[in-house]
Amino acid sequence: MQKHVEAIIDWLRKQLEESGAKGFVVGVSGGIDSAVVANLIKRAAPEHSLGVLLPIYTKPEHLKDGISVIEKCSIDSLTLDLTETHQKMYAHIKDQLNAKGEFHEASEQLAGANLRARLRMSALYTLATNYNYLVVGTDNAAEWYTGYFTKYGDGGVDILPLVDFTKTEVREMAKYLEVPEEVITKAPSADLWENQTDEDEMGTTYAIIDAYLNGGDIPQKDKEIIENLHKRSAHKRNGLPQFKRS
Ligand SMILES: Nc1ncnc2c1ncn2[C@@H]1O[C@H](COP(=O)(O)OP(=O)(O)OC[C@H]2O[C@@H]([n+]3cccc(C(=O)O)c3)[C@H](O)[C@@H]2O)[C@@H](O)[C@H]1O
Ligand SMILES: Nc1ncnc2c1ncn2[C@@H]1O[C@H](COP(=O)(O)OP(=O)(O)OP(=O)(O)O)[C@@H](O)[C@H]1O
Ligand SMILES: [Mg+2]
Repeated sequence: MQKHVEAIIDWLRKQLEESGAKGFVVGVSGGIDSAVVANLIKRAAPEHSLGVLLPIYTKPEHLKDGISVIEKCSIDSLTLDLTETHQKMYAHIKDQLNAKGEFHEASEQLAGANLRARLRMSALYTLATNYNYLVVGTDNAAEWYTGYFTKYGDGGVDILPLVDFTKTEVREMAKYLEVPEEVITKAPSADLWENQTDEDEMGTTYAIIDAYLNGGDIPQKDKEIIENLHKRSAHKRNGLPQFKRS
C-alpha cells in the first residue's frame, strides 16, 4: 500500500503543477472513500487542503465519523449545513410542478437524493473558486464501472485519485492511512435517504464487483446486474454528445 499511496501523492502534486491550482477540497461524509481522499490530499498539500462537512438531513453518527476523520488527519475543515437550502429548493420545484399538475411522486426519492449531491458539488466549487483549489472526487473503480454516482453531483469533480482502486483496495489503503476504525467497518452508504446502503440499492456487493473487475468468476445473476448498471451509466463516463454540422 505504501507504494500506491506515494504514487497517488506524487500524482496529486503533479495535478497542482499542471493546473496552477494551489490545493485541494473534498467533501467529507464520514464514509471510507472520502476519508482516504482527505488523508491523501492532506499529505500531498499539507497547507492547502480542505475537508468539508456538508450535512443534508445527515444522521449525527455520520457527522461524528466525518469529524473524527478530519481530526485524525488534521486537515483544515469547514461545515456547511445545506439541509434548509435543500428543503427550500426542492419544495419550491415541487410546488411549481404541483401547480401544473405535473409532479411525479415516484421520482421524489431519487430527485431529492440527486439534488443533495448536486448542492454539495455547488458548495465545493464555490470553495474551490475562493481558494483556487481543485475539487477532488472519491469514486473508486467499482463505483465508476457501475456508474454509482450522481452525474454532476458527487461525479462533478476535477480529479479522481481512487478510480483505479477497487473498494477492497480502498479499504486496505484506509487501514494503512490509519483512518478511524469505525469508518472502515461501517456499511458503505450514499446516505441520500433513510437507511440507504449501496449494496442494497445496487443489488450486488462490492466484494462481487471487485472480483468481477479483477477478472474473477462471479454468479451469472450478479454479472447481469453489474453489466446492466455499466451499460445504463455509459453516458456518465463518456464525453457529451455534441451535434456537429455536416
Ligand atoms: N443516454 C443518456 N445520455 C445522456 N444523458 C443521459 C442518458 N440517460 C440519462 N441521462 C441523464 O442522466 C440522468 C441520470 O443520471 P443521474 O442524475 O446521475 O441519476 P441516476 O443514475 O438515476 O441516480 C444516481 C445513482 O447514484 C447513486 N449515488 C448518488 C450519489 C452518491 C452515491 C454514493 O455512493 O455516495 C451514489 C444514487 O443512489 C443513485 O442510485 C438523467 O436524469 C438524464 O438527465
Ligand atoms: N454529508 C456529506 N458531507 C460532505 N460530503 C459528502 C457528504 N455525503 C457525501 N459526500 C461526498 O460524496 C461522496 C460520495 O459518497 P460515497 O458514499 O460514495 O463515499 P463515502 O461516503 O466517502 O464512502 P462510502 O461509499 O463507504 O459510504 C463522498 O465521498 C463525499 O465526498
Ligand atoms: Mg457514503
